[in-house]
Amino acid sequence: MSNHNDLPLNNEDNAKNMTENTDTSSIQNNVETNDVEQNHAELGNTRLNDAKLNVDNTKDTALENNSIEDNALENDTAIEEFFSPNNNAHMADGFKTGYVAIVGRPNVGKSTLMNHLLGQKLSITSRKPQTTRHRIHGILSNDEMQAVFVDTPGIHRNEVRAINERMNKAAVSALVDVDLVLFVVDSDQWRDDDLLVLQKLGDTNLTVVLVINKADTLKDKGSVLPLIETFNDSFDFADIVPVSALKNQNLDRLQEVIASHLPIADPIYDTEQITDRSERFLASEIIREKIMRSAGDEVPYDLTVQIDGFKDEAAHIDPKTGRPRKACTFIDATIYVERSGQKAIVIGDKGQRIKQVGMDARKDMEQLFDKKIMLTLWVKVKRGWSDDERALTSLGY
Ligand SMILES: Nc1nc2c(ncn2[C@@H]2O[C@H](COP(=O)(O)OP(=O)(O)OP(=O)(O)O)[C@@H](O)[C@H]2O)c(=O)[nH]1
Repeated sequence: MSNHNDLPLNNEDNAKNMTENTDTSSIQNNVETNDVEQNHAELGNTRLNDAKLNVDNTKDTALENNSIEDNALENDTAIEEFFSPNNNAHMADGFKTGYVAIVGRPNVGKSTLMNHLLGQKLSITSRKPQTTRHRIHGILSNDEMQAVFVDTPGIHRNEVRAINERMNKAAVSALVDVDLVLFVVDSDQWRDDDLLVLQKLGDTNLTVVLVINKADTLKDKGSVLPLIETFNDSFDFADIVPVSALKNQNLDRLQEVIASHLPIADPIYDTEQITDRSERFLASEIIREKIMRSAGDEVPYDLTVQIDGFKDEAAHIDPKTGRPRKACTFIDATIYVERSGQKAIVIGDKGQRIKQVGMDARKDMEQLFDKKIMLTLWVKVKRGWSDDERALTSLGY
């Protein structure tokens, strides 16, 4: 990841030197926190699937050999029952399951809506438009339904640069094979870009629910009624639900509406699972969010975070000191910016910003992943990456 000049920083003096001298800088956030039992739903689920795969293989062999057939099948059932998630046991008859795409122009509150529906922070949010670059599956399960959310980047007109084109493609491709679309608009600001999204939806046969978000910003609540009428005239929406994602207003109603439009089916994912994205991906999004929040308009959105290292270390006795060390995940990440001026902004005065970003990101990661994290951040200048198709591919776009 780095050359000799790119030593990670763990104190302010080093941070100062780094801003002055090199193209690469980093800071380590290694403040000890309370140890917690490692509990990773996603990894747990992968193991579960592997186990099920093995069970199925056993079944094939057993069927070929009649003499052990009954025993093997009995075993299969026992093993299957052992691994099947308990929390699915109370599933209601007529359980609904489906994919739900959340679409809308940038900044209308799509990520906030998904996060608040899930009650967990998965998708990054900031006041700066176009902070979402990837599709994120968030999974909402309750006794009646499992909705698998696809959070799309905002669709917008100016496909100026390669990255924008890709984001638009991702937004449209998110609509393939979904059962329901939540079309999110800002109750206060109706723009041409909203129409563009609506046009794209019009080309499909999808069931679309209009979500009028930021209802809390309306001074006169009654003003939402003419808005609903206008929307009703322009498109055949299956339902229209005004909400405030941020203030959790009317989200229960929205959940009911979502369930009413999903097909009857067993859950796709374990009902305890909240995302199918990897911890690596979530870690990079958390870091990016912290920078966007802290640096605001000072950094452009052509800033990306690459996870270079993600290593779990079990609790052990340190061979050097003989002292016990808690289980920990070591994460190395590089923040790519386009110009050295931007690098200085990300690092901040005396390394203060990057230090704070690292501390805030680590806190969020420890909460989301439920384990101790040691985070090392680097900042690198990579000129023209957001225009370069090859660089985009190498960074995972
Ligand atoms: N007042 C108010 N603000 C909201 C509400 N929902 C979202 N916001 C704010 O709107 C801004 C944009 O929210 P995001 O969730 O990032 O919007 P997005 O549509 O995902 O944006 P992109 O990632 O750019 O497509 C943030 O500052 C949110 O806090 C709401 O219900 N009320």
